[in-house]
Amino acid sequence: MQEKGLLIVLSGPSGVGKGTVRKAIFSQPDTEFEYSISMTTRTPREGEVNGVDYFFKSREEFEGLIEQDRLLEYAEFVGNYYGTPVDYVRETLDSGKDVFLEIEVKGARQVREKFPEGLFIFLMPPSLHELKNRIVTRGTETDDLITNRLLSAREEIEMMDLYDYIVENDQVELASERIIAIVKAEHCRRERVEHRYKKLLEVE
Ligand SMILES: Nc1nc2c(ncn2[C@@H]2O[C@H](COP(=O)(O)OP(=O)(O)O)[C@@H](O)[C@H]2O)c(=O)[nH]1
Ligand SMILES: Nc1ncnc2c1ncn2[C@@H]1O[C@H](COP(=O)(O)OP(=O)(O)O)[C@@H](O)[C@H]1O
Repeated sequence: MQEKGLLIVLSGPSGVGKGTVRKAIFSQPDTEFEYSISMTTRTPREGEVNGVDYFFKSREEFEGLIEQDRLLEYAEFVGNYYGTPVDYVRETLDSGKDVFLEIEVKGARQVREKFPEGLFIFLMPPSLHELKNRIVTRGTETDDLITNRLLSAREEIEMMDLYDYIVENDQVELASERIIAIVKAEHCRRERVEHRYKKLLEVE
């Protein structure tokens, strides 16, 4: 039987650098994860492409997906829905490939319930002051949205105990290297455990 891939979940507060770190990870030539493109009702930002950054949906379309049980998880974040397409994730894992989700914490909690064996990584800002700087510098949000995102950030950081690893995003290169190293180590750990288990059965 084909061995299943690993489900890798990266989350952390808005503005911490998840998207930037994810892109750095995926720009490595030997990256073998498959990125799961999320669905959202948020308006596309300048330069964002449907089917690349997100699948952009109307609220009605998104609620249809919820009703048809087509989402592995979903959450409302600062007034918009975000969700992970379940078929893509299951099919990709079944084909033996690792799937990489970049999602906020409420969604990650739902994934933990359905895939307790997943690898959950929380990206931390060096400080809340630096987090605010990053959201402001990115320049994609109005002042109200920045305030709301910072309020969410405090609640999100309180949920870091849910995660297997906490990685600081002080520098993009370092953070992405840490994440790649964690995934590699996790693969070794799981393979070794299974190997030991098989050996045990042989002795019996
Ligand atoms: N639960 C959930 N959150 C998601 C999903 N896709 C993106 N997000 C999160 O939704 C939040 C807002 O995303 P976005 O509007 O793109 O802003 P940004 O990540 O701050 O650039 C971020 O924390 C994303 O990681 C998803 O499929 N499910
Ligand atoms: N390690 C870092 N040091 C300084 N700035 C960063 C770092 N990581 C990301 N940024 C910047 O912070 C802003 C938010 O990053 P982004 O990837 O959009 O965050 P998120 O996806 O978590 O909301 C962007 O302007 C990005 O260039």
